[in-house]
Amino acid sequence: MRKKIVAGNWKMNKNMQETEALLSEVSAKLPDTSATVMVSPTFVNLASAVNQLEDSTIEVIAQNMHFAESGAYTGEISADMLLNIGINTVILGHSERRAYFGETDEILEKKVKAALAKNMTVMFCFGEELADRKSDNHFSVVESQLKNALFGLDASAWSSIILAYEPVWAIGTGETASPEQAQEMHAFVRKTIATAFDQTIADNVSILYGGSVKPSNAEEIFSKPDVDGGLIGGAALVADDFIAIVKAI
Ligand SMILES: O=C[C@H](O)COP(=O)(O)O
Repeated sequence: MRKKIVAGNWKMNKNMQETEALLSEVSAKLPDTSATVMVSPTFVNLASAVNQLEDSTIEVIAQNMHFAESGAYTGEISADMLLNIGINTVILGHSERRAYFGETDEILEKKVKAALAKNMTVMFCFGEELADRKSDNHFSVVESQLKNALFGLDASAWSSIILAYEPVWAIGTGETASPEQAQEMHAFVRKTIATAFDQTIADNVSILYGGSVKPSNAEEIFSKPDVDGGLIGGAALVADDFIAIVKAI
């Protein structure tokens, strides 16, 4: 079911003590909200974050996972390992994983299927690069990212998918897509899903926007009808900024 979500992707930031301190501050300041609030610390701090937030409504999610069940994949983490420590949601397809770790649509399709097979929720990220937008190819790039990784799924899988549109040119750059650009792409994504599957699935999927969301622009972006929340990077590392963004939804 479509819901409002604010998720903080901490990326490769915050050591153990800093993670504990930031989680304490965020949970202490968390306002009453109907939105789902998620945080994603690094792998080494996930288990302690789950324990620390045991009595909180904040959900701890993972930034990545491997598609294999187990085995000789040095440095990797499986779905079962995440589930075992109480993590039920995983971010897949982040542009940094695509750009720096060679994650292709084909690999991502395997990861998505592996997570769904374990009844996990997938937060699937996609988005065009600046050159794609400049050449007016942003819609076709996004369509093919979605098609290649997600359109082979059964219709029933969509209740376990959250989408996050993150134009690469807006990530960590201070350059935000305008609320109109976000709305335009989110509406396009919903239409594309309605065509490939059906209107109910399209209407029910939550589509988050990510890319330089901050307290000063969150409210306007979140006010758009097809924007269901945000995937927040840099601003999620500062408790007051993250809380202000949660309040904006
Ligand atoms: O996962 C989060 C996004 O990459 C956005 O990062 P940012 O808010 O630092 O631009």
